Amino acid sequence: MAVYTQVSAEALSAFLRRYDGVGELVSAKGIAEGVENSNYLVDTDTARFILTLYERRVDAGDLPFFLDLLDHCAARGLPVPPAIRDRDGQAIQTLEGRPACLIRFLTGISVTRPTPQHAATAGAALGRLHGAVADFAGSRANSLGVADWRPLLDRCGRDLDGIAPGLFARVDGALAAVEAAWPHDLPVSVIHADLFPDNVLMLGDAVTGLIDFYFACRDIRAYDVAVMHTSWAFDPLGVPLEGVGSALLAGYDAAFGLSAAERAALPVLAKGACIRFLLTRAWDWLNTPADALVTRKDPLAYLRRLDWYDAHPEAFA
Ligand SMILES: Nc1ncnc2c1ncn2[C@@H]1O[C@H](COP(=O)(O)OP(=O)(O)O)[C@@H](O)[C@H]1O
Ligand SMILES: N[C@@H](CCOP(=O)(O)O)C(=O)O
Repeated sequence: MAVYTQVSAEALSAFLRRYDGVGELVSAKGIAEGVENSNYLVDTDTARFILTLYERRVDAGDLPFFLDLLDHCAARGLPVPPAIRDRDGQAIQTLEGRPACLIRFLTGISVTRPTPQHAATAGAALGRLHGAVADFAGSRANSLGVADWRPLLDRCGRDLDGIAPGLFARVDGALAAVEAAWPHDLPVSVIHADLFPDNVLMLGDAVTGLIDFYFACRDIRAYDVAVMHTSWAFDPLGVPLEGVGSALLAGYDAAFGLSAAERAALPVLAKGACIRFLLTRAWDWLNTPADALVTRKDPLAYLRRLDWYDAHPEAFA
């Protein structure tokens, strides 16, 4: 359960009164999913909303970039939920001492075990997202890009071996190989950078929501495809799902296009993505406060994926 900041009913009622037409508070429940921010499902007597309070990894200075990106994508017809503006035109508020936004609620559920059909439509949705951001002027450097993984590995240090014996040396070696092979000449664009199944809402095989843009940044475009592959093509434990990875790539390729150079780079980009998520999960595993209402994610599920990509260099052929 990701609720780091408790919101009182009184503070929330007063907060909602800043907006025209959102109605009176009826209920607010902390949302179980997610690990980064505090999220509440808010019902009023007129509608349903998501209330997000931004926590540790979100720099408040980046919020205008994220919210402009949501508006840009929504304006181009993507199922992306914009933040709601108060009667003074402000989307970014302060609640219980945290930066906060009221976000449009989208219907749909996140699949936990994607089928090839789910993956094809989700891959196509990423392709449409990449098409829509082509004329988005905003920019934000990736604060969790390839140059940031070694400092993060060093900060985790030998505590990694408490998660699994030999884990520090394994990541150290894999990271050295990824750094040496990292491509520097592929197309760059704004990317989502975290389009896991839990950030895609679906009804049947249709995508009804793309959410959680709070790692979005400018980086290698095909890295977004690699991040999706690492998160969609395996079950939550890290066991590969038959036909899902290839369907994801086919959906993306049909909607946007994947060049031969991008496809050739996917093995190293996917191993990089494995290291990125292994390290942030490991950091959280070692440092999440005991009283935080959050279900930590398993770093070793990303070690299994890294092992799989090492053993299957043909995966993207
Ligand atoms: N706009 C939205 N519409 C519907 N549900 C949402 C929306 N935004 C977030 N959620 C729900 O809240 C959960 C956590 O949101 P998310 O943005 O992934 O959290 P975090 O920022 O912690 O990663 C999602 O898995 C989803 O269930
Ligand atoms: N997707 C990341 C963590 C951030 O994800 P979210 O669940 O808060 O959207 C991971 O799985 O490690």
